[in-house]
Amino acid sequence: MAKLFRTAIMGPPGSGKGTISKRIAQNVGLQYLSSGHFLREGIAANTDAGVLVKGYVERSMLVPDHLMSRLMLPRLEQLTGHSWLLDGFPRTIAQAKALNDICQMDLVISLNIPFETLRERVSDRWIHPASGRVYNMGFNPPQVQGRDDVTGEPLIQHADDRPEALQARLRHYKDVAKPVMNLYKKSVLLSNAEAASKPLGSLSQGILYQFSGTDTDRIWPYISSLLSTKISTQPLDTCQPSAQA
Ligand SMILES: Nc1nc2c(ncn2[C@@H]2O[C@H](COP(=O)(O)OP(=O)(O)OP(=O)(O)O)[C@@H](O)[C@H]2O)c(=O)[nH]1
Ligand SMILES: Nc1ncnc2c1ncn2[C@@H]1O[C@H](COP(=O)(O)OP(=O)(O)O)[C@@H](O)[C@H]1O
Repeated sequence: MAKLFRTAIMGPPGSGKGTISKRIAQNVGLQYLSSGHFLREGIAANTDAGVLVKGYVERSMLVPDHLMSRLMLPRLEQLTGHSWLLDGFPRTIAQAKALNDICQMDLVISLNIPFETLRERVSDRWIHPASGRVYNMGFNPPQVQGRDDVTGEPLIQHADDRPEALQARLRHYKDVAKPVMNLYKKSVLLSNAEAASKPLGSLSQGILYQFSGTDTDRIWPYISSLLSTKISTQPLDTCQPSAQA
């Protein structure tokens, strides 16, 4: 069986997760799963899950952890036999633990982008709501101003992308993401006995790689080279529950 690779990308709103994920999926041939896109698809198709999450997504509130895990984990289990990349999940420590219970992650990428850059990017961000396609008037403009490249439908801007809303989202991201990053961070090696005696939340897995900068095009070559190294040395061939679960 081909070697499988399980990875996730984290970062504040506007940090370029979607943009970089698209490049990873194109270059490495992973299955890309964006939690926001997955939820919006369910809402558009009026599925049972879509009905449950609609109120949260429309108000830009986090979907409760138990519900989020109930939706995402079966989706990931359907992808047994595929390498994948998650964007937007796990977002909280409870979600990371739930994911750990079904699968050992191989790599987590975290984007660390200055606030001023985030502010500039999201104030220039335009979205095609039906597909989630994202444009930026400077970085990747649509072919026709204000129109989606594929459907020609109008693009919109999210109220959430206003500077005041962005600041609040960023604060919230930092609070929620910190424990998740600590879980995945490189850390001192623990002996098996020490690891066994610690609660899961205090264990670090040593798979977090952080990238800082203001330009996706400058960060991308480092991510691409990390992925080539990791994928060629990746020993797993099945999705196993984490040893710490
Ligand atoms: N100017 C500029 N814009 C960029 C760069 N990288 C990405 N963008 C744009 O910045 C915006 C944010 O990028 P996304 O990929 O949507 O970021 P995200 O992290 O997925 O954002 P959320 O969905 O809010 O979590 C989009 O409009 C991108 O086109 C860059 O290097 N320079
Ligand atoms: N892992 C998650 N946990 C809880 N809610 C989530 C998660 N992922 C996505 N959502 C919900 O979907 C919405 C859209 O997510 P996303 O496309 O990642 O954009 P945003 O950057 O605005 O959070 C979020 O505002 C939230 O309501």
